[in-house]
Amino acid sequence: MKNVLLIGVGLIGGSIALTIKNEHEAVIAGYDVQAANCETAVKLGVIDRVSYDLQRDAANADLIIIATPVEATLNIMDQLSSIKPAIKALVMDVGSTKNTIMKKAETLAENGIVFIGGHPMAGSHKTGVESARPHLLENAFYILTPSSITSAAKIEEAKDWLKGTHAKFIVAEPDEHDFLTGIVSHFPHLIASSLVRLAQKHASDNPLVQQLAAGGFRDITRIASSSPKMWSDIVSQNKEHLLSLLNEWKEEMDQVISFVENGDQNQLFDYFNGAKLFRDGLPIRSKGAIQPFSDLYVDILDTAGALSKVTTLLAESQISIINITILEVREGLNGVLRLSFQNDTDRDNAQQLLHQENYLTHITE
Ligand SMILES: NC(=O)C1=CN([C@@H]2O[C@H](COP(=O)(O)OP(=O)(O)OC[C@H]3O[C@@H](n4cnc5c(N)ncnc54)[C@H](O)[C@@H]3O)[C@@H](O)[C@H]2O)C=CC1
Ligand SMILES: O=C(O)C(=O)Cc1ccc(O)cc1
Repeated sequence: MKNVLLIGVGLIGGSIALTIKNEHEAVIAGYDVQAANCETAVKLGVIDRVSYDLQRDAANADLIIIATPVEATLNIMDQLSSIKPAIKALVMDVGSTKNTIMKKAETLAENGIVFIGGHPMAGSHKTGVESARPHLLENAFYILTPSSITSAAKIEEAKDWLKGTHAKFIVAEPDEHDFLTGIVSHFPHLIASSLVRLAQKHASDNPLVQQLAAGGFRDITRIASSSPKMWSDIVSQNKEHLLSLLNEWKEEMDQVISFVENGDQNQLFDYFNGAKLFRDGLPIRSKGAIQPFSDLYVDILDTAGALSKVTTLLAESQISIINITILEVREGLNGVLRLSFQNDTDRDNAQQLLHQENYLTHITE
């Protein structure tokens, strides 16, 4: 039986823990600044026990996964490198940035600790272990950044630990990683938040802004609902690439301003058409990965057949459920079901139907 220590028991750490449980004989201990997150994770079966002693559990571990926001990751790496004798575990992280973390990894390497940076390129705007799913990273790219003392065998060991994610592994240099993720993930996040801030400014003068922003606007700005802590850490660690992209974007916007000022239909058409052609040619991910999930929480009585009543009701209305989890974490209630749907429309239809049948439901963001 192997020992795994998960530091940061949230969405990504929890999802990876679930995949390790599926594939390996391992006891997973969880450590989190908020111990309540670990207790929830134990109740949900995501980890086996709470770690109250980081140093001792790190010393005994075969694998350590750091799944905290990236600034905290640096602190934890400092703590790990100060443990004596040096920890023998393979250490990995899941952070969205790699340059700063891999520089810190060199200090671990000096202490004989093998660190492999990792970034699963999938997830959700949701946070917390309650949203963890074993299929979250399926078919997603998972970028690995080895440190100077990482052997090929250690990279294979890392992939073996993570095989239950069913992700596609790629090895990259940290700076290349930060440049690429800057373009496809970090910069779009800044823009999504800026679109929301713009709408917010106008919403105070005109309440219709908020109502009309419920459609397409909501879709293209979904990622602005992600964790502000996680994203402020990412932006400060990928500052150089993001500043360069922001300046490029300013030039892009100046060009758009001139197209709009000139009112030249051909220029505008070419601009939109160029974007459409490139976007239409982007690969479509098959399953899992960056799909957000739409969850509905349903309070149910602890009686025989309670679950099948709910599922039958939805099946009769042709609403498909992609995942069901039985939670018993709310005090004073007999049970709570978490139903996951492919999209918000299915979730809203399910909620309406269940309300008609007097079920208490909640949508948690
Ligand atoms: N959310 C996403 O879609 C993705 C996130 N990531 C990266 O994964 C990491 C974790 O993100 P999520 O799981 O989404 O966040 P989360 O908020 O769901 O989980 C983070 C957990 O770390 C804990 N934590 C914070 N500081 C800590 C510390 N000093 N010591 C111990 N625990 C601490 C928090 O209490 C929380 O439970 C971040 O570095 C993020 O950049 C990577 C890919 C996708
Ligand atoms: O919610 C989404 O669509 C995401 O893009 C999630 C995400 C957030 C951070 C990452 O580093 C990778 C993926």
